Amino acid sequence: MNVIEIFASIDGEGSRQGLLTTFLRLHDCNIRCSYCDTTYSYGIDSTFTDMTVREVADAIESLGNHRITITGGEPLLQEAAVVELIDELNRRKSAKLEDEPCTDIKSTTGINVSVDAQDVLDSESLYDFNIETNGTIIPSFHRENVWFTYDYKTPSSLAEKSMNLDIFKVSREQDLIKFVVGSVEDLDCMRHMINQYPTKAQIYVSPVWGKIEAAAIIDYMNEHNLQNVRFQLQIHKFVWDPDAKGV
Ligand SMILES: Nc1nc2[nH]cc(C(=O)O)c2c(=O)[nH]1
Ligand code: SF4
Ligand SMILES: [Mg+2]
Repeated sequence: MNVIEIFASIDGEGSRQGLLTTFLRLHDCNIRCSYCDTTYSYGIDSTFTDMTVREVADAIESLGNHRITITGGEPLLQEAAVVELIDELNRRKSAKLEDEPCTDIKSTTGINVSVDAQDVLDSESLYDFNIETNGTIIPSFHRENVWFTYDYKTPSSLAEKSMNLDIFKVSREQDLIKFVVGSVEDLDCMRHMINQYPTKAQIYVSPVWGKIEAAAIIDYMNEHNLQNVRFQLQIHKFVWDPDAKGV
């Protein structure tokens, strides 16, 4: 696998915002968004490490989180290896759970579980994989513990023509479609797409960093009564330097 970075952080966006997550950022992207914040993941200046699936699994395992986000770049450019990795990690976790007696805690504690026991539960539970993909590629696999965050690239990205509109059709309740918007034209595009292409996915909207006031997006949501759109800021951009890597 061509790997840019593997790190533990909190997920800065999406449905598990704020929760500890391990990130695997894969090399290369098939589009070039005008506002890309991870240009180091592709192009001739990009440095990546060629790692085996086992080496990547070792690195992820050693960080201890059970929430994993696979991002890029565009991670589905390495789909076969991604599937191999998920299967490898799932196999390792199942083997561990079978070996360890404390799995009983699950069935006996119920909701009033103590903080310590909750930590055990969290570290022992199955992996939960989010694949952050750019909306140009329809994944050709499914696993029970894998869901997808599809970006819809609006006009100011200059990449909208590459969007695969089937993302609206194939996505499920656990999947997200995320509109990153930098202008009113982008918001109009989002409103048009969600009216035109009904989907089961959860719809999120976030500003392109530094391009549009957050309040302008919320005003727009009010004005157009967008009841099923969730506004979100990428919190990692507030916690760390917006250009920092590995966070
Ligand atoms: N903390 C943190 N959360 C993130 N959520 C999605 C990210 C991404 O780069 O895709 C990301 C990231 O790079 N850092
Ligand atoms: S899809 Fe993501 S990584 Fe690729 S150019 Fe757009 S923002 Fe950058
Ligand atoms: Mg991303």
